[in-house]
Amino acid sequence: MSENPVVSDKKPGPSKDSSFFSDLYDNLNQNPYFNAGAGLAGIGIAMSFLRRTAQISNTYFRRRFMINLQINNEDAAYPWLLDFINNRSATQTRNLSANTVVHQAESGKTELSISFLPGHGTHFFVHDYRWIKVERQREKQVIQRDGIRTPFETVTLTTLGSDVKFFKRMLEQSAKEAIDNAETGLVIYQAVGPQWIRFGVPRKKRDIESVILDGRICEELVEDFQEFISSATWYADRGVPYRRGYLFYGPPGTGKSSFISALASHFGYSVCLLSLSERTLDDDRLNHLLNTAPPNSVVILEDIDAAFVSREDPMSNHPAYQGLSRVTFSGLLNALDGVACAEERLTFMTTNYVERLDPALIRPGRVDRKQYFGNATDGMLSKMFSRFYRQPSDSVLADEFVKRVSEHKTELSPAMIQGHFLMYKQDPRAALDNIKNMFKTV
Ligand SMILES: Nc1ncnc2c1ncn2[C@@H]1O[C@H](COP(=O)(O)OP(=O)(O)OP(=O)(O)O)[C@@H](O)[C@H]1O
Repeated sequence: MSENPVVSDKKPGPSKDSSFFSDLYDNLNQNPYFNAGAGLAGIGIAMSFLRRTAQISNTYFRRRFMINLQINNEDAAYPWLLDFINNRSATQTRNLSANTVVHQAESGKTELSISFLPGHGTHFFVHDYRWIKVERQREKQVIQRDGIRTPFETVTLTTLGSDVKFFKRMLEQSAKEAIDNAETGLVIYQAVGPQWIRFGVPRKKRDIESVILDGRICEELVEDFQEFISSATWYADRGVPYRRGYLFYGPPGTGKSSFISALASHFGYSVCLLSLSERTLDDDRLNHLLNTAPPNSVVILEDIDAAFVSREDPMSNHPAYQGLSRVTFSGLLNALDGVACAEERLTFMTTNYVERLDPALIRPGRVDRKQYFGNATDGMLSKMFSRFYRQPSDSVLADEFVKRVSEHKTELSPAMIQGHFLMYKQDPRAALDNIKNMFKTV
């Protein structure tokens, strides 16, 4: 006999416990106060969930689609960056902070310069087609800077994007702008004993374009210099001594010295002045000085003819040239040849009398480039006039000036022309009308 399973249609009845919970649930469900509380709690939980989700998505979004840069005022780039931001946003923002700098010259003259920087708080500016948010914050902490206690500050920049190099490029650009704007001036060295010592305060840099030369001479010399200073590896690879010698020759007052200084400052080089006629200079000291010139500097040997003249030239026996210097001719040649060091060496020699120089002194290797600086040509006269009186280059007055000077058929040096203009600084017409005065001094 098969045993059929007993099927019961009786549902398993709730136990004692479950009936307790079900009653409780029913009671609570019918209780309006509880229902309202549960609703509120539900809303609270949902809100907190949403807030958390928003925070996570915000953090994710910021990490994935935004880049940040934080910099504080202990960093050297901090003022450059503020200036950079300032140049782009300070005109649009109304929240500015003033930065006043007091300059006191050695003479005691005091000058104030006030610049405005983005103030503390939030600013926006556009750089490279992107909006950048700037948050400048001041902390309670204080730092010591140049002996002055300054509040600790941070600047945070934020922008959309994922290219982290964006801020790197921006910082590099701000550094470049800061360096370009810095009035560094031309540093001059003079030889004291066996050393090069800085001479006075840096001089104001002279714009290379202010030295007016004929044709393309200026451009060619700039290209030549540039080519040399960027060829260190080329010289090293071929074992060629990394040095270049220039000889600038021509009548007095044609801009030889001015051009060397302008060229040096154009490339951020300093200038080392050395006179071969100096009585305390001997072969050893000369050799030492030429080989220990400060980095990024050019050495200028002015009026080289006054120290040495061609052995074949009758002038060499002229009393004016005797006993001037203790440097011997062969000592100078050896010093110019120098040791074949990896350091670059740039030497400029100037003379008014190239024909008096010994060929050994100006052979390639000692002088690699000779350049003639001549008296003013018509083109130079016109450029000088236009530049001095700030006239357009096709000015009628400049043309007239050239015409009238040419009528005299006498060469004038740019120094003489500059001297004439200085007498009529504010009055180009008077400079024209008094042209004959210039020729009285020739
Ligand atoms: N080509 C020029 N363009 C503008 N200014 C010039 C030029 N040549 C000379 N000068 C002016 O004349 C003055 C003397 O110039 P600089 O000393 O450079 O001439 P130099 O050729 O070196 O003279 P020297 O051969 O006598 O040493 C400077 O004040 C300079 O400004």
